[in-house]
Amino acid sequence: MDTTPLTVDQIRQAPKALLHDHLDGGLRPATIVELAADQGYTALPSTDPAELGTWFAQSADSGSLERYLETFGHTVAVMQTREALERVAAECAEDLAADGVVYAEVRYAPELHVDGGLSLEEVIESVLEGFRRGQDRAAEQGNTIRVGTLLTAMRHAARSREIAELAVRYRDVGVVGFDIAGAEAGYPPTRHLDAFEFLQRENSHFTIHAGEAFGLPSIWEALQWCGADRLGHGVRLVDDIRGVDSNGSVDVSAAELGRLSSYVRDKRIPLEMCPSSNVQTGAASSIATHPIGLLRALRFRVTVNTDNRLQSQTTLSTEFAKLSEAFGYGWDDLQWFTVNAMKSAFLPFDERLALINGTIKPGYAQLKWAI
Ligand SMILES: O=c1[nH]cnc2c1ncn2[C@@H]1O[C@H](CO)[C@@H](O)[C@H]1O
Ligand SMILES: [Zn+2]
Repeated sequence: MDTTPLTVDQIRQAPKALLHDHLDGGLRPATIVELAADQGYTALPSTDPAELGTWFAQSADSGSLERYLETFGHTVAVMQTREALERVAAECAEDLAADGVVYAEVRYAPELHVDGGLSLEEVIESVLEGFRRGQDRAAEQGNTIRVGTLLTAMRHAARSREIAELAVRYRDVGVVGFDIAGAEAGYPPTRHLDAFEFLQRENSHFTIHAGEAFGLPSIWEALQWCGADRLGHGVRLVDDIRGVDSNGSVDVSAAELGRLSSYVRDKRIPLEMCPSSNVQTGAASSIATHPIGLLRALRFRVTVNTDNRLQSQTTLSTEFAKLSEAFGYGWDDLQWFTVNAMKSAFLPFDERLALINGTIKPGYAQLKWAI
């Protein structure tokens, strides 16, 4: 019996793992309105939560990463106190857990949250405390989730080494890795080589936003100069695969991989793909033509992610539902993406294995059996 496409409600029941989600791209619109009032921030485009949510989605739907990123001015503006950071982090954990996410890595840039006088350490500790609270509250509601933090440095700024040092300092209390984000064109990852080399010497983990708004050279630098463990997005990797026609479809048996895409597939380098976000920034023209279809068919280590739930008005279940509709993905595919994500998490091996064997596989077995 063909049960595809799967619905959002069905997918919400499935245990899922999320590797790429921005804390400042996932606030509840009503929370933004309340925090703005508390902190005296008067520049919001609307104080009606529904209207504000629509404003974020429409403004982010710009076809350009730079304009998409402008919307973060408002979320970051209301995340400048301990209380605000704790609340946003707690709600993030609760919202992800309610969507059936059992493991999440949530990222944010501490350097963007010091305008109200907090130190970088205070920012990090507030967010960690918020995640702890949110995980506890989710557990009380019957949703178990584990949240790890990635500390992001902004690629146009010059604080990456400092942020990388903090990622190492807080690694035993909830910070699991490091990332760089922000406008990609003009800011190659090698600008931050010092930070990446430091992390490598410290046996630490990091991912790099690459191949989203800029092409193959960015991916190549991220891997071969900086040593990234994973790639944020990586959609432009398809530029290194021949036999792809203009709408992204391909005869998989005829696809020819270039050196870089071969390397990525051979080394099982995880791709943190974010379909809706990519359509909004113009990195992909539609979900149906998104490179994820090809890369999954070619068995790259693809994972599915939300990027910014507020700007994309999405959840991880919604992303999977869109993919199920576009590509006919069923439970086996969802399990495959989820196991890929869990294998690629910045958690110790035994803990990844415990989640795969103790939570993810039994969860999918039950769903498949129920049909
Ligand atoms: O898709 C993306 N590409 C690059 N940068 C991003 C993306 N989404 C969010 N940010 C940037 O990351 C910062 C920390 O979370 C956000 O403030 C935003 O500027
Ligand atoms: Zn991102």
